[in-house]
Amino acid sequence: MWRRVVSASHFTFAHKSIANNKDVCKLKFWEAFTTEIPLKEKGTFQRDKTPFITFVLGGPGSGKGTQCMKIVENFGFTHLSAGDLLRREIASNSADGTMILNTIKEGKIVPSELTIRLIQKEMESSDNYKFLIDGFPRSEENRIAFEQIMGVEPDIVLFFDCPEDEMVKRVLNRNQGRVDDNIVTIKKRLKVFDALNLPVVKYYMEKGKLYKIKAVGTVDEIYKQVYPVFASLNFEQVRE
Ligand SMILES: Nc1ncnc2c1ncn2[C@@H]1O[C@H](COP(=O)(O)OP(=O)(O)O)[C@@H](O)[C@H]1O
Ligand SMILES: Nc1ccn([C@H]2C[C@H](O)[C@@H](COP(=O)(O)OP(=O)(O)O)O2)c(=O)n1
Ligand SMILES: [Mg+2]
Repeated sequence: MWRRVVSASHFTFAHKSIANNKDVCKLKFWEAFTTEIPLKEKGTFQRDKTPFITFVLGGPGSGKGTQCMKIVENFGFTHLSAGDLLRREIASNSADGTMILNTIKEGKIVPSELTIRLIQKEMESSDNYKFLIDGFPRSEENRIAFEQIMGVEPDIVLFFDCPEDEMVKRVLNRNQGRVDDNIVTIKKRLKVFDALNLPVVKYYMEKGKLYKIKAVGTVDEIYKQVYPVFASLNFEQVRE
């Protein structure tokens, strides 16, 4: 079921910045998706459909990105990894690049507004309506800011539950040249995960939106738990 959140803040259309353009267009995120657009403009876009949002949570190395790739293949989602979007900002030498890099090296969390702006931009420019938002929200502050800025909640939340020693082993073997895949940063990230991310997991569990996946075993063994979650959803029916 699509849930709408009462929110004081407004989504600004046409990639305008949230802070400076509150009055430009008082559409909430879901309204932008559901607003009627003339058929000619719509083309093959599916923006007349309300977005279906899945948050993908789990500690570093729990296998979020790996499983998201399989969900994309089978169920046609658009995969938005918050970490990838932030790394793209660093690589593009954006004004915030140095701050993001230092935050990631320290195993800390980038200010919510920045990460949400990157996610929002990708969602706005996508033709798809099914989104996997991977590695977000990583804190209650992330979660609350997303709800306020976007005016929406996720439809479902996946949580990859993995023992710490397995996560450390996977991260140290990841070999993607990431600045945070080292033993010093991973220890810090695990502490941040326990302190800030687990409360988000608890929040969605209490709301009845959480699908907890036992993230040990082979990729295919884990996917056997993930597949039925999506196979059981009729995307047309879950929407109002
Ligand atoms: N079930 C698994 N068993 C062993 N290694 C895995 C498994 N799933 C993923 N990996 C590997 O572990 C590393 C971390 O996986 P990744 O999907 O990047 O996790 P996350 O996005 O949660 O940090 C990658 O090198 C990936 O290939
Ligand atoms: N919501 C988010 C997501 C990621 N980040 C930063 C901090 C995280 O340690 C890094 C890397 O995130 P990413 O999701 O790519 O990491 P893992 O795939 O879990 O290993 O990015 C953030 O600040 N806020
Ligand atoms: Mg990842």
